[in-house]
Amino acid sequence: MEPFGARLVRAMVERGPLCVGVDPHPSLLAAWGLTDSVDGLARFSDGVVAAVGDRVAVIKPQSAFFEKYGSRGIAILESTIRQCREAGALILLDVKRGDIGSTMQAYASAYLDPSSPLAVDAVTASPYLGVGSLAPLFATAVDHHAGVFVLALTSNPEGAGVQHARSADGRTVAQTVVDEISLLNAGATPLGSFGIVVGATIGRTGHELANVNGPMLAPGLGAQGGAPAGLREVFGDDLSAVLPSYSREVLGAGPDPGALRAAAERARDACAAVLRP
Ligand SMILES: O=c1ccn([C@@H]2O[C@H](COP(=O)(O)O)[C@@H](O)[C@H]2O)c(=O)[nH]1
Repeated sequence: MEPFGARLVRAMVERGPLCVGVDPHPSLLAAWGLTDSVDGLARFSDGVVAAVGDRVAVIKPQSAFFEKYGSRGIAILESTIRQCREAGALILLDVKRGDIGSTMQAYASAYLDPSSPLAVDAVTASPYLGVGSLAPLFATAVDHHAGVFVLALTSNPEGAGVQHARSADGRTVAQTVVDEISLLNAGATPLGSFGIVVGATIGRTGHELANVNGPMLAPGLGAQGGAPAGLREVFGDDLSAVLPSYSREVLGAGPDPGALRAAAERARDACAAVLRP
């Protein structure tokens, strides 16, 4: 199997630069005429994957909305993962895990080892126990051709207070994260498998993202106020590795599959017009 970075580049060329999140908020379940229950969760997730799974590059289930229902919710997540795989979409599980190294190995086995029922193509991870503590996750990703997206400059307004703080050498905390991920991707072609998360909402922050040589997930589009037109301000001129991500804005078009597909296509085309002019 090809490394995750190469598979992602191909998926974005073939299907366009778009990640659709599966975030079954109670308000969305209600808008779709579903109950806030395991049954509602299953119908919602099935509906999203059936509508867009065969046409978007990446689907990003938000683990929290599945965990909320306990073991039955996790069983739905496993089923959603299987359906995404059958539809040909890459699966990025948004779990934002981060712990000491010995525990990280267990998370790595849970999400990136193909023998696990929760195995996906890539996960999100939090670097706040130190990027080095994620080493078992990185090693397992290499072993299984998977990817990891590490939080760097998040889309929420509270993030900057921590991420823009200066470390001893004068770099911001976020820049040290970005630089460590860049080292992991050095020399990889066509793109490394270690990504960063940079919110589409943050505007120009002065961070240097040009050397990442890995995918850059851009959440915060739509419901959080970010727009494709703002991506250049956030990421600079080289936008080739940016993966825009929408959840509520696209999901709100459901449950009609045609409307859901049309919303995803509108989002993809709006992003493509900026990323691949
Ligand atoms: O910086 C970050 C990192 C992750 N997220 C996640 O992305 C989606 C955004 O959902 P929308 O409905 O498109 O706002 C959600 O799962 C977040 O947990 C993020 O928003 N920002």
